[in-house]
Amino acid sequence: MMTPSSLPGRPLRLGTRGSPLALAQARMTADALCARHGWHADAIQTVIVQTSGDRIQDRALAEIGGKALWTKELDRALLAGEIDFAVHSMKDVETIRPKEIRIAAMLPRADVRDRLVGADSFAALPASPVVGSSSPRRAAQVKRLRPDAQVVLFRGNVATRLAKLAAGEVHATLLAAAGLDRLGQGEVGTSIPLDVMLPAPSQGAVGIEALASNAPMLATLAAINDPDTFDCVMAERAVLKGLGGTCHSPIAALGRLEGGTIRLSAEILSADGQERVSDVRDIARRDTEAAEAMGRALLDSASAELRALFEA
Ligand SMILES: NCc1[nH]cc(CCC(=O)O)c1CC(=O)O
Repeated sequence: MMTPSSLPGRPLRLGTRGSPLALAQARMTADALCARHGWHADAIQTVIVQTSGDRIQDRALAEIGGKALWTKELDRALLAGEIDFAVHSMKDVETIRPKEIRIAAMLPRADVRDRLVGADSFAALPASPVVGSSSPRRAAQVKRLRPDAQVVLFRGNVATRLAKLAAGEVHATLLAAAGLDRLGQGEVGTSIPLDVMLPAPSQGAVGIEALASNAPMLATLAAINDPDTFDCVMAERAVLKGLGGTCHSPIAALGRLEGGTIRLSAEILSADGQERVSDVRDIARRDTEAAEAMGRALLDSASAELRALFEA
């Protein structure tokens, strides 16, 4: 086994959730590190950590609130020195992180779109369609596109949701294209154009965190960072921070590199989708101040009713 002399002379412990998607992302991360550093596969050991989000299956996550449901236990394991780094779907990582923890790297982003599963388009759904989703963003966007739709709570991992759809519990559901692709389910559903449905901030991005105090680990991880993904995702997260939102708020944001700058699109919606405030701004890479200001400006243009959704 070959690791830099500044790293421990034992396998590095990669912390991950145990869902099939989390494990696929952990594998991608381990493969990227081994390829980049010329390590044998046994240089990295996978440590599965169950999170509150994995345990609680019967309630809308929005109802439980923004309590770092997908990261808290992995954060604890990092802080306790039980793992050397953690792999997350960036979408599930809160904007405000413990000061001891750093986002060290992001893998190249996958397809950022949402996929509609069960129909080829929103127009193709029957009258008064029942759509399964537990995401406030997707629920509001669906109702904006199809005011006759009823959105019902839909949780569980990708396989569970697809099984519920197949059993006829709903007419359609929405899933991140990235998750489906990484699970080898690239043929499932139809990707929704970005001008029809803007994705969640950080959708499709895998991030790797380590302790701020562990410089050798941070450098080892930074070697596989994709800077384009990193800068766009950090800009989207800054919008979210500016809004005071969490992954439980009806917020969509996407940064795309246009030449040297980030074209940042963002929107917030009322729960019924009737009110929508959106903006597009070109901001410089790493100018998180400008991205946060964009989030604040969205709130300033919203009705008092919509603003209240972000003041919880
Ligand atoms: N909390 C659910 C979650 N977190 C990350 C993904 C998919 C992968 C991604 O968006 O990067 C999903 C499932 C989904 O939205 O379909």
